[in-house]
Amino acid sequence: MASPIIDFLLTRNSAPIPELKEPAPSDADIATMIAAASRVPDHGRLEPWRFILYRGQARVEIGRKLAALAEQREGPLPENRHNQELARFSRAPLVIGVVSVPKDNPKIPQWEMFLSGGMAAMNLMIAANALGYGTNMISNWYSDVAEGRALLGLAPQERVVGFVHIGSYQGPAPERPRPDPAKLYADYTGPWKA
Ligand SMILES: Cc1cc2nc3c(=O)[nH]c(=O)nc-3n(C[C@H](O)[C@H](O)[C@H](O)COP(=O)(O)O)c2cc1C
Repeated sequence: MASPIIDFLLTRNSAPIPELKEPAPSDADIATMIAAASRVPDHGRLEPWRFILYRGQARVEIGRKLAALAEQREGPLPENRHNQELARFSRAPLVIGVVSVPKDNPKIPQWEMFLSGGMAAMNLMIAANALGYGTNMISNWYSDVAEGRALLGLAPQERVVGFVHIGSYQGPAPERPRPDPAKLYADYTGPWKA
């Protein structure tokens, strides 16, 4: 049966971040994307995620802070690396941080909450794509550094799922090698034997 959703899923890919241009998604489009992102499997309905919008001048200020943090950690940076840090959040017109917010729960492990965040990020990207935007999610060094997460607005117990870069994009995006799906599944043959 012909299905535009299957057609989309079998061809979707990420756009190169430098090619994500203005116009950024409108507030109404952002609201739609977040609604889709929050409609994901979530064991115990804990809502273990939130979303931070980085847009406008805030992206430039973050670049300055990331460059300063990188220098504090690594010493003086070569000019190209300094410029790279300055531009981290300014390449796309909108970056949405998908943040995993672990909740105390006696039954539900935190790794399930983190997985739910990954699903939220994927739904966010699919919704943005369906609205006509290109997307690309990255984490980068500052996601794994407490000071980096703090300057990006995360609380100490929160973790980065990904920074979804979003913008207008004149595709098609370059294809990259994909796994052969036929090699990825098999019928169950009993317990694992080493
Ligand atoms: C959790 C996560 C973090 C990622 N972080 C980075 C990153 O820091 N830098 C990078 O170049 N790509 C990163 N990637 C890969 C990009 O998203 C990549 O462009 C993407 O996987 C392309 O795949 P697609 O075309 O199937 O969307 C990350 C991917 C995932 C799932």
